[in-house]
Amino acid sequence: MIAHTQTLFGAVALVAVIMGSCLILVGQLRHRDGMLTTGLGMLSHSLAYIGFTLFGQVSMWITYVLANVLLSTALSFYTVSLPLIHARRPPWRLAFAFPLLLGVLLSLLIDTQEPRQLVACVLLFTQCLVILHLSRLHAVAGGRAHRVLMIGAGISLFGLGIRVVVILSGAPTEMHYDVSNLKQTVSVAIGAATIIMLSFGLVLLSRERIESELRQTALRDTLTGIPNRLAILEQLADELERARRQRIPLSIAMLDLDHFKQINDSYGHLIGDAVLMHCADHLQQRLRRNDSIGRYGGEEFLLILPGTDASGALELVDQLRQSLTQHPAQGEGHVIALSFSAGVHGLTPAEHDDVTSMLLKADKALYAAKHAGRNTQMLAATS
Ligand SMILES: Nc1nc2c(ncn2[C@@H]2O[C@H](COP(=O)(O)OP(=O)(O)OP(=O)(O)O)[C@@H](O)[C@H]2O)c(=O)[nH]1
Repeated sequence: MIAHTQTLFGAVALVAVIMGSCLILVGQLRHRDGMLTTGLGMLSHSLAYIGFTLFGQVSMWITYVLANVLLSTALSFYTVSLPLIHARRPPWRLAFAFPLLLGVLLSLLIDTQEPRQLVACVLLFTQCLVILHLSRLHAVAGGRAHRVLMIGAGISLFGLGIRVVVILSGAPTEMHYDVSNLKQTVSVAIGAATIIMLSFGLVLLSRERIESELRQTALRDTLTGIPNRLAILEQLADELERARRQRIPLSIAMLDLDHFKQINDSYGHLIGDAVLMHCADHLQQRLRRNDSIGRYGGEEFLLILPGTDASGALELVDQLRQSLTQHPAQGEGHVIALSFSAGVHGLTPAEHDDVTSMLLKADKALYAAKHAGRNTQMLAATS
């Protein structure tokens, strides 16, 4: 189907202006999510297309040099949006060197045909390669944002690549934007697909980042920074499944600080909080890489020790307990002695073992440790 070229350019420009303005409005509220720069990219893209629609009516400098510089500026904005979405420092200078260089070269080559077209295509092609590279760096491989960005940059690379080949082959290359034919329709369609895919990909990337941040927040204990109850239980379910599959031992330990209420009562809740942070930090630093710790409740921590049997877990918890007693917490000039009681449960999981039964056993053993006078660890009964 052959469409009227200037109407097509106008329609794409209008859609890009509307979408770009919406993104700029959204982006103003959260400057660091890359939406402001994505919106500015879309506005530059639409201004470039308005420049193309004026072909034949105003000077070549506006319809060719300025329009292509605006196109390149749009790609620069998309380029900086990628790291911005991840709150990383964008390559501002590199990104905006392209439109600057393009402006200078096209102004010098304005009276030529193939050289100026070749310069425009090669520089825009390189910018798309940079976008492709940054998309691979910043978007999760296989994710929706990654796929859409790859397609967007790929379509553009394909269109520009064909133009470079045509120019180098010596075939007639002049694009008359005031003429409607299949070549023009395909060319505008490629441009429209690039705008839509790149901007949509950047919006998706921003959404993926927010979702991942929310998930991280939902799974972290705000006070200590270690995994919270939900996260550590999810992890226990995964480790249980893995141990069952691989027929390897798995141990857990439930740790409860002794007489923590007294610490709060004597020194206040703020120091109590600092003590909890100290414990979480101290224990986490002494665990092996495969082991995990999470805050199970107020002053209770849950350890997951994959590949460790019950006796190994008991020994490890004993070492941790001794280490914590040797490293008291400090707060407002006070040295606060600490100890914990622990219930340890280890098994090589069978079909009927589940998270709840494991927690119940560890909890019973913890109760026994408290009953035995605290500052000790007890192994859960095996039955
Ligand atoms: N500062 C602070 N205190 C907390 C937090 N979560 C729970 N607590 C306090 O931890 C104390 C736990 O007290 P208890 O359950 O009586 O236990 P305990 O004093 O440690 O005594 P035993 O466990 O029997 O040795 C309560 O006073 C809670 O208010 C927290 O996030 N910060």
